[in-house]
Amino acid sequence: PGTKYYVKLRAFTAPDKFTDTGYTVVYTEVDNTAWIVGACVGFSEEFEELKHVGREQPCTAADLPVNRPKNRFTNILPYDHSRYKLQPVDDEEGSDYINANFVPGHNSPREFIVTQGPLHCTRDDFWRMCWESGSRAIVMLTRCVEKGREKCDRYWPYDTRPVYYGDIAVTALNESRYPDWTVTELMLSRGAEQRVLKHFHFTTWPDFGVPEPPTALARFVRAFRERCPPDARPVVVHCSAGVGRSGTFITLDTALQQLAAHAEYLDVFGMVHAMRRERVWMVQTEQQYICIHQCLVAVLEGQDLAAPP
Ligand SMILES: CNC(=O)[C@H](Cc1ccc(NS(=O)(=O)O)cc1)NC(=O)[C@H](Cc1ccc(O)cc1)NC(=O)OC(C)(C)C
Repeated sequence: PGTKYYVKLRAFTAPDKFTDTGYTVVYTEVDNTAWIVGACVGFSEEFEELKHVGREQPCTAADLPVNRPKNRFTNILPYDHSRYKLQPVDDEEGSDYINANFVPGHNSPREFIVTQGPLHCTRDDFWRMCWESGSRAIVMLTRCVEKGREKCDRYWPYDTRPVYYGDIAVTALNESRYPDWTVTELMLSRGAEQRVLKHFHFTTWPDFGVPEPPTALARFVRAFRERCPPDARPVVVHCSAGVGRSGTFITLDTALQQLAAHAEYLDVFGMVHAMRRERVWMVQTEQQYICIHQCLVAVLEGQDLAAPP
C-alpha cells in the first residue's frame, strides 16, 4: 500500500506531439486498490484537448458598452447562458450585470458562483451578488496586489468598523491567520436583516502558477470544507480573473469530495470540461492541471494534510 508504480499502458503514435511512444501512467495502491491518478506523458495532450471547450458560446451582455468597464480583463467574459444576474435596478441598462458564472461542483450543478476579483467600480455589485445569492462563504485565491500590480480591489474592511458598499454594511467580526490563508467572519447587514459570511483567503498562490508546495492547496481545501457552512447556498469563488486559480480550487474540492464518497474513479478531465462549458479557461495552465493530480496523489498516499488547529 502506498507504493507508486509507473506502468506503460499502451503504445500510441502521435508524431506531432511526442517523439517517443506510449503513455506512462502514475498510479498508487491503497488498500489493495490501484488508483490511476494521471498519465504523466499524456498530461499535455489531455489538457490541450480542453482548449476549445465552451468557446463557441455568446457573451453578449459582457460586450454591451455599458458593461465593458465592469470587466477586469478584455478576454475573460462570462457566457450569457450561465452568468449570474443581479436583480435589475429600475430600468437601468446593465444593472443586472456582473462578471460571474454559476459553475458545478460535487454537490450541485450551480454550487459555485465564480467571479473576477472585484474592481473598485464593481465592488458594490459584488456585495449585492453575495447578498442576493444568499451565499455564506467567499473563497479568495489571490492577493490584492502581486508584484506591484493590482489583482483585486480591497473590497472588505481593514478593521472592525462597519463599511458600507451600496446599501450593504460589512463588519469584520474576527480573523484567524495561518501561514497560507486567513479566515475572517464578516457580518453583512441590509435593512433590518443580518447574516454572517465566512471569507477564506488563500494568500500564497502566485498568478499563473501553483502553491508551493502544491499540497498547501489540498490543506486549504480541507480547511475550507471543515469550516464552510453545510447549507445548499452557492459559494462565491474568485481570484483575479476568476478562471485559473478558481478553476483549480473547485476541481480539487470536487475531486476530494468524490474520493470521500468512495467514487470508483476520478475523471479530472471531465470535471474541467464541465466547468469550461460554464466559464472560460477554468484551470488555465497545464501546471495547475498537474497540481490537481499531485494533490490527489498526496491524499491517496495518506500524507498528513491536516489543516492547522
Ligand atoms: C494570460 N493573461 C490573461 O489572459 C489576462 C487575463 C487573466 C487570466 C487569468 C489570470 N489568472 S487567475 O484566473 O488565476 O486570476 C489572470 C489574468 N488577460 C490580459 O491581461 C489582457 C490581455 C490578453 C492576454 C492574453 C490573451 O489571450 C488575450 C488578452 N489584458 C487586458 O485585459 O488588459 C486590460 C486589463 C488593460 C484591459
